[in-house]
Amino acid sequence: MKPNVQYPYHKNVQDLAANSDALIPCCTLTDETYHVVNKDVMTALGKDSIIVNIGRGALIDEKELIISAFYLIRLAKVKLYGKVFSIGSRVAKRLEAFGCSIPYNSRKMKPNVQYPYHKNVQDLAANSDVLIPCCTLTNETYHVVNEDVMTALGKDSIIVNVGRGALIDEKELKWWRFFEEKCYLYQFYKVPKFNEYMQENQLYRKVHGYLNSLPGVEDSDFTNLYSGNKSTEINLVLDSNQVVLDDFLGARLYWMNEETSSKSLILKIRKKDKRRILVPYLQHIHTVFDGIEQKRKEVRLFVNVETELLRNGRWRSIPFTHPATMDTVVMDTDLKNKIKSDLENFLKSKQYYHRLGRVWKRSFLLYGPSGTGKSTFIAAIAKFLHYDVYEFDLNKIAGDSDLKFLMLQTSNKSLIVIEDLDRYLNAKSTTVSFPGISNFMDGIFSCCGEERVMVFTMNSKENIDPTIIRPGRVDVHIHFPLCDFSGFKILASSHLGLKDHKLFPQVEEIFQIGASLSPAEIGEIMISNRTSPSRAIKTVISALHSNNASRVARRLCGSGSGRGSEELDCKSGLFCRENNNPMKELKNLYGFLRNKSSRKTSIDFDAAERENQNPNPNPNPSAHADC
Ligand SMILES: Nc1ncnc2c1ncn2[C@@H]1O[C@H](COP(=O)(O)OP(=O)(O)OP(=O)(O)O)[C@@H](O)[C@H]1O
Repeated sequence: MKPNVQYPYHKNVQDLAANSDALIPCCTLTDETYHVVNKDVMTALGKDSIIVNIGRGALIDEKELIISAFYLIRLAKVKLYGKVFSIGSRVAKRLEAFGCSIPYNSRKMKPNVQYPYHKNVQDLAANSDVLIPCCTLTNETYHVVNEDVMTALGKDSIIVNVGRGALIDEKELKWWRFFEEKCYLYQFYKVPKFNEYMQENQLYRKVHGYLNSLPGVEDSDFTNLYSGNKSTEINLVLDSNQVVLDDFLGARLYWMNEETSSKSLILKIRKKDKRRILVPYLQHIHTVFDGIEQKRKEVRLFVNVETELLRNGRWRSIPFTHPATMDTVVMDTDLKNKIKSDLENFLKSKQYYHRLGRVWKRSFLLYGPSGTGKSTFIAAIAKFLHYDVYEFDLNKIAGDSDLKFLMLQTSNKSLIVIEDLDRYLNAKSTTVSFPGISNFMDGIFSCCGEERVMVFTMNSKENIDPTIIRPGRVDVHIHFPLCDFSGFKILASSHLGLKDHKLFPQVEEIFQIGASLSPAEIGEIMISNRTSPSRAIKTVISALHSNNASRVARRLCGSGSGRGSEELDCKSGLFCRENNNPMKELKNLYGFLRNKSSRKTSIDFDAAERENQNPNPNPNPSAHADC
């Protein structure tokens, strides 16, 4: 180590190479330095690096260089031997191989040189990124690279002086600054694990989590594997002194895991990039880490309790372990994908909502008969977003202000759920008023947190005041229908492992004459008969027949007895709307008349506005997904 040299010292060439982009061997050739740039050094130097050898050729193990050609190490070899006048053309010849354009300056323009000629060095410098003085030292060339030339060359340029030192005006203060800037290319930042009081540095935790998620860790030759919080989770963790590369906004960043007496992460960043990217890069690390944490954290289900338990807070929570996911919910695939991308867009839209002056929230209405999967879908959304679920039990809420109070106690990034809202709104006496609920949905209190998804469920939206589901209060309407033949096939595939069966045409026929059951009912039959798929399908067929028979019988008698969900369906008009002709129903019963199923999936993004006949459509129209 040289005591009066300020530059960072590396005890061996390999270590030096690992911390450099360009390696310039400037040593004499001895037994010790023969092939000093060997395979290990080239590997440490890595891809896209440069070796500028201004010493003897044998400093480099050229055989290895050929073997390492796949590393794309670029070699610009400048040999200081032979007649001095040949140096410039030798350098040019090699640079040409790299596709560089090579302007030059000389006392006179050389007639057999093709490169662009500049009549003075300043002009040449102004048109170059790299200046390579290759001239002999004379009175004329003494300090030829002076302050004016450096200024013309500009900030982010490089000088590779293969001539005598005095070609450059080293006394110039500006030059020294410039020299330092150019030769000491990198800035280093240390992120220690502990601060001076031995408290954990939160930035270290975040950077560590971020780095371990980078594909570079996975791709590297060596890394550690640790089990995670969940039994199946495996985490990749950086090894000591492992270097990981990252790219951000066009800049290359190097991270090293330094495990000396105290652990630290070292960031190496080009000086020229540091001002442009350091702050946004650290913000990017925060955002990515928060996303990782959000996915890792346990999702919890919160339920509100009676007012008397106020001292302990009004929300009680348990881990939310519902097994439903977007994959297990039986739903039209296009509609499901549409909802997934709607949710994904929502997550990315913070700036967009803020720019519009809107609260960053999205509201969904799930409506349809009982047992069609509304609650299951809520669980799937929570899993998909990794959001906690706050289920508001309106019957345990004392009044409008109590509802606001509970809302204030919910956290960001959560799913706010009210189930069976229609039933509550249609009840004779309620503690929370209609305006109280409307304000909850889009009033000033709904903006007390951010990144919220609100979900309301109803069996039917027929008998409720349309203002409660107007755009803004509800952005997306999703209809959950009773099962049709395509839904049946999905259930048969997931519950019985059947893609096709000889009884399928019979099932399709009975669906076509209007019989239907909820996915819950069909799923239950399949689960109980899962050991015999044929028996399961036969049981579904007879259940559909009896459903159809009782449906027609009820219509013929005008009575309302039957299954609970059918009563709700009738009440909401889902079937009553179709026809009231008893003869026709009889024909349906015996399969004489085969209607096409009316429960086909449809997605209508404008229907919310049409339905609500909003004279001033919202500037960000709500989605309406009816299936
Ligand atoms: N579309 C579906 N996809 C997957 N499973 C379903 C679906 N519909 C119903 N199920 C199954 O049926 C059962 C009842 O479903 P769920 O409680 O989600 O229905 P719901 O529409 O919320 O009913 P309710 O209106 O009575 O609350 C669940 O166990 C669920 O697994």
